[in-house]
Amino acid sequence: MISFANAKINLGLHITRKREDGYHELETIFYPFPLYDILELSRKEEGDTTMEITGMDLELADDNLCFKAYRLLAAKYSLSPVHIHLHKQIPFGAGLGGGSSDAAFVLKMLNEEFALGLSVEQLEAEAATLGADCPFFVQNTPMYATGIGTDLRPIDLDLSDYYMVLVKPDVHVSTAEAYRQVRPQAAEHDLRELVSLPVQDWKFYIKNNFEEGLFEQYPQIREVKLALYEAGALYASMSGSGSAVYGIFDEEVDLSELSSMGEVSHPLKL
Ligand SMILES: C[C@](O)(CO)[C@H](O)COP(=O)(O)OP(=O)(O)OC[C@H]1O[C@@H](n2ccc(N)nc2=O)[C@H](O)[C@@H]1O
Ligand SMILES: Nc1ncnc2c1ncn2[C@@H]1O[C@H](COP(=O)(O)OP(=O)(O)OP(=O)(O)O)[C@@H](O)[C@H]1O
Repeated sequence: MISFANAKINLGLHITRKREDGYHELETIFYPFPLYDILELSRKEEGDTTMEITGMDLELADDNLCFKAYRLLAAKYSLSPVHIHLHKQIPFGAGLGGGSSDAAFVLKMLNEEFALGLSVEQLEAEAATLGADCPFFVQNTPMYATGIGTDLRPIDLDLSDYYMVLVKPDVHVSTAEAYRQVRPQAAEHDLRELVSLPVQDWKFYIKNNFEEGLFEQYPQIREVKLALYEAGALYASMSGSGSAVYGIFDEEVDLSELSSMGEVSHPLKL
């Protein structure tokens, strides 16, 4: 069985409160993004569950989220061992949720392969135990997220008329580190109202609260955002806890001249 596990971007990210357990409450909109990891899952007759990684240079470790997803369901259901081949193409440490997507897709593949009959709600609940970004990838449609990012409500938002360019500076930001430096603040407006404004107005209102602190620490991320605006972006923002920055354009632009600032994607239609 083969699946294509896509990335996500965050349209706005308000960190509103730090909880007693250290996690943060937030408000964001998750939007599926067309960069893909390829996952192949095959049953094994015997032995242990195994994994191999090709593509990007991600070290194979026991705590890979694909293994964690398998172990989570294997502890509750009778699963035979499997082999998982992950072809890694989504940059990690980028705020694109690649690891979370892999985990959610492995849950969905196991559900299908072993006919477990888990509902969307059950899959989302299992996914939430693997990471705050994971449940979004179960339904994988635009979602307004609150709580720690796991309370999801579908949102009617269609950006398919636009082109998106992604730039990933050569900076790896750990999510935990990004949360340690952020200052929670009450949100002034509901993000659902803000995204209903014309995209060219978003830059005045839609913020990612991680940017302030991380731009201080890594000025090259701010440079990328400014360069995207100079190149004509209607809106540009860091995704999640960074370091990837996306720009939304109303035409197909060639931004290869930005390649000295990081890895630049082709213009992608959402
Ligand atoms: C930044 C975002 O990508 C925005 O969508 C997510 O909030 C991060 O989600 P994630 O990578 O799935 O995060 P997890 O794997 O659950 O947690 C990693 C670390 O981030 C911090 N964390 C994460 C989510 C959250 N709402 N509050 C937090 O404080 C915690 O220190 C945690 O130890
Ligand atoms: N399948 C996987 N793919 C990528 N990273 C993984 C995976 N499994 C475990 N990891 C670990 O998780 C870390 C973060 O990966 P991930 O791609 O989820 O982060 P990210 O791009 O910062 O996304 P976000 O913070 O938005 O969830 C990696 O540095 C790696 O150590």
